Amino acid sequence: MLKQYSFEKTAVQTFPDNVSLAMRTENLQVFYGANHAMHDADLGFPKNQITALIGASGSGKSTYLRSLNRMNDNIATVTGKIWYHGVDINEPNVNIYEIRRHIGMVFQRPNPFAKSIRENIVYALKANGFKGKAELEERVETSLKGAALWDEVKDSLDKSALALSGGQQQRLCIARSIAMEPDVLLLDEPCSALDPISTVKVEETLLELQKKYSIIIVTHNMQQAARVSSQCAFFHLGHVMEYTPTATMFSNPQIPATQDYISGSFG
Ligand SMILES: Nc1ncnc2c1ncn2[C@@H]1O[C@H](COP(=O)(O)OP(=O)(O)OP(=O)(O)O)[C@@H](O)[C@H]1O
Repeated sequence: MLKQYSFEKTAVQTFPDNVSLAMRTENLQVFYGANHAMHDADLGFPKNQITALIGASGSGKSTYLRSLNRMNDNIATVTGKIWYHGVDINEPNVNIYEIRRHIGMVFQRPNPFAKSIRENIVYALKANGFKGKAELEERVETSLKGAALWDEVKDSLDKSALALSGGQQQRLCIARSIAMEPDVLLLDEPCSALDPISTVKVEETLLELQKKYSIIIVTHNMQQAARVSSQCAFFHLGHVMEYTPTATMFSNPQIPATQDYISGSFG
């Protein structure tokens, strides 16, 4: 039987004023009809760092992540504040397409379009008003370099993206996201469909990308959270139970629920 844990916020860190946050949620709640899937989430995400969201299946990680760029708008009711550059982007009058340009998303399964490698990147840029051929070409190159894919595809940009390996496709999806020059990158279990070698490549890419972007990653893989993140939030039954530096979470978890999850007692 599932143990009962206290949902008191005893181990949820906040950041001092001198830590610059890329974004922050305040009292974020998500309801799927009567299902109260996310309770009262207050989390801040430091700029140019990787934050991992961990927890058992159904604990609310994806629900929370998707709320950050308003991907839940049509499927759930999201209340509370989502602060981004001093604006509450959970307000109804906010332009969600604009938000998604700044807060990009990469999904669990690589989902390139059935187009060439180049077109996968150029497509969204054109849709957002980029026209000049030289600028488009430059963005193709810089985003593929940023996603550590350039060397592997630079001679085959007109080949179908679907001919790439799963790991390459996922890095293409990262390239597609960063081509828009977002400042926050949300990743929902980006390696769960990848083999260990491709996973290492994506992780190395993320460690490099954090110099330029603030990254929030949902992962089931605790080793991955330990390898890439600076801080880690542990979710359980729709509550943020603990939010601490990653090293603390894995060496000295603050509350019984985290200790049990980390040691494999549940999940
Ligand atoms: N589109 C949806 N419609 C209705 N309920 C949903 C939807 N997506 C998630 N839920 C519910 O919200 C709760 C949290 O699910 P969520 O997918 O956010 O958890 P998770 O921690 O990301 O799980 P996983 O690791 O399996 O992806 C669950 O009770 C789930 O059934």
